[in-house]
Amino acid sequence: MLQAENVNAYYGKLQVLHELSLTITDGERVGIFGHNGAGKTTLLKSLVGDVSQVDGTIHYHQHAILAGQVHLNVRRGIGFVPQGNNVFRELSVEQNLRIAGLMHDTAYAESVYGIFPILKERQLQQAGSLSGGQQQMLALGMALMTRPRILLLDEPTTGLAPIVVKDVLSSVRTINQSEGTTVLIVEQNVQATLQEVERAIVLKAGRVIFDGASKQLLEENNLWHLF
Ligand SMILES: Nc1ncnc2c1ncn2[C@@H]1O[C@H](COP(=O)(O)OP(=O)(O)OP(=O)(O)O)[C@@H](O)[C@H]1O
Repeated sequence: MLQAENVNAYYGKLQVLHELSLTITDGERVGIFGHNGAGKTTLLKSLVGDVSQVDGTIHYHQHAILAGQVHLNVRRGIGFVPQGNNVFRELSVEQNLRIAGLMHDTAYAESVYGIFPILKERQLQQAGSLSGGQQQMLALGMALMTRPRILLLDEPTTGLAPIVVKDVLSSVRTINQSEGTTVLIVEQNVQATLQEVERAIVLKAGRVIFDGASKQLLEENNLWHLF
């Protein structure tokens, strides 16, 4: 279980998160939505200890998540895939997975190939020559190599064509269902993501304005107007 209580986050004098509290139960698939600048990335980064000015408390199971301890928090089972290009372009698919899994069992690459068969097909291809969607799947696969119990994904479909967006988002559900990995995903593709997650959290100016079943958000038109 991941629990944040009364979290405030700042960049210098700018306060981005305000008294934010949430609890994520093991095994959940949760989407985090909100306008640009609402604090979604800051929330994910805070949860992995990557924002230096945070107060309030964040716990992952019995561990306090402290700023500046990203590596330790990753070893504790919190995987984080930041927004953007996260693969070693000059290396092959296989080499990328092996590097990501160095601290762990590299044999796990076979399980990753089970989730992303396209990566198995492209095993020896340079990562830089994969399509955008395939590179994103490789980035997810690399995060999986650390055997996370919870995966924090920051806009994994940015820049992808709609058909590929669907593939990447459905792989998130596969990861959750086949590995039991808890998933917290920040996405701008709200409608497509709501189909894949069970629970939605909407942020506005660093505060939670909705936290409930994704189905409810799809059904209640009023909530759309909230963001
Ligand atoms: N490293 C930083 N230094 C200073 N200000 C920052 C930093 N990172 C983010 N901010 C500011 O914090 C606010 C929230 O940014 P954040 O990236 O968390 O929002 P977001 O909801 O993820 O936005 P987007 O959807 O555009 O990615 C913005 O006003 C942004 O300019």
